[in-house]
Amino acid sequence: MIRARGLVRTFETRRGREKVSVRAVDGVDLDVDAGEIVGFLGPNGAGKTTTLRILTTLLKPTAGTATVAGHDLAGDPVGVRRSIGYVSQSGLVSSEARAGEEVVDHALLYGISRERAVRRGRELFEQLDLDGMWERQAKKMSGGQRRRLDIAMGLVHDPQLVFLDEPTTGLDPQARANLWTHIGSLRDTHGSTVFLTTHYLDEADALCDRIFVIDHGVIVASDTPDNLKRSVRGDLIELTVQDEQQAEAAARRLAGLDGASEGSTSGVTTSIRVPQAGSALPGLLRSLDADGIALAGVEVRRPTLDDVFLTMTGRSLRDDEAA
Ligand SMILES: Nc1ncnc2c1ncn2[C@@H]1O[C@H](COP(=O)(O)OP(=O)(O)OP(=O)(O)O)[C@@H](O)[C@H]1O
Repeated sequence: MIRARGLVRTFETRRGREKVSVRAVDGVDLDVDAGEIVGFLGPNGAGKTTTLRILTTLLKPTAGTATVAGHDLAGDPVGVRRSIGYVSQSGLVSSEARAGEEVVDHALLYGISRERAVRRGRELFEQLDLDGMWERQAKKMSGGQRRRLDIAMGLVHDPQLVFLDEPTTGLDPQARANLWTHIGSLRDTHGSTVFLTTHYLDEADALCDRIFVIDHGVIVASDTPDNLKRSVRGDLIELTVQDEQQAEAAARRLAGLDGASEGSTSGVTTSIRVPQAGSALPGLLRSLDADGIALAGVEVRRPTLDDVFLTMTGRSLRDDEAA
């Protein structure tokens, strides 16, 4: 459904008085099959939106080629546009118009008859839990409802492939989870291929069949969420003790565990990665007890996508989320 080779996009900007060239996308290859939900995961400024704008014909690549939904990006941009849906970060919906009208007008742009546009629009409203919203002005809808309306507009012409740029940014956790269900069912009921960008780890994990991790315009990993997590070796054991002296003593015990790596101590907390926390813990707890180390807390963490990102780039995506 998407095949891209060597996509590059540079921007000329100014840093103070100096002219600099930013390589926003720096040699991206992508292969996406029909019916996949694929996530583009990366921190702010990683090049996600720029790649999406290239693939949706909104931006010309500086170099590289791509076929999108069977059409060559450079040779047949109109064919690409007809076959895809695109929901940008800011959304499509103008706030004064009534929701149903917006969706129908959008479909008319694609040369769809009014009758079919209304039928398809009503169907999408039902599927996206927007029943009763047809006559509602977009500005009187909640954030989650508006975002679902954006998605209805992106889908009303029945594209084979839909691009969603950060579909759940700004939504509360419940509205996000609700939208994930809807995006999942698009694929299940329509066989749509979905390509979305996100900087939420849980979103990529819960929703995507496959993830491309992008950093500084370069894809640093691509696989299923499970395989990516499996590529990080082992579980993390984190101990919290009473004081810093005990933390150092506990750290020495942790370092002695079979296959221990990535030990780290900060204040009264010390952690280590081991191949299997379940088999290491009983012996560890006994030896800590024998040393007279009193535990205030024990946590075991299976690898997360954040660990994957950390392993690949040396930085945490969570720092970015908090920013
Ligand atoms: N029109 C532009 N002119 C100059 N630089 C740009 C332009 N568009 C993007 N960039 C730069 O290219 C890089 C990638 O930006 P992009 O918007 O693709 O990142 P992103 O991963 O989508 O980030 P976010 O999660 O914040 O949307 C950034 O350094 C950005 O500042």
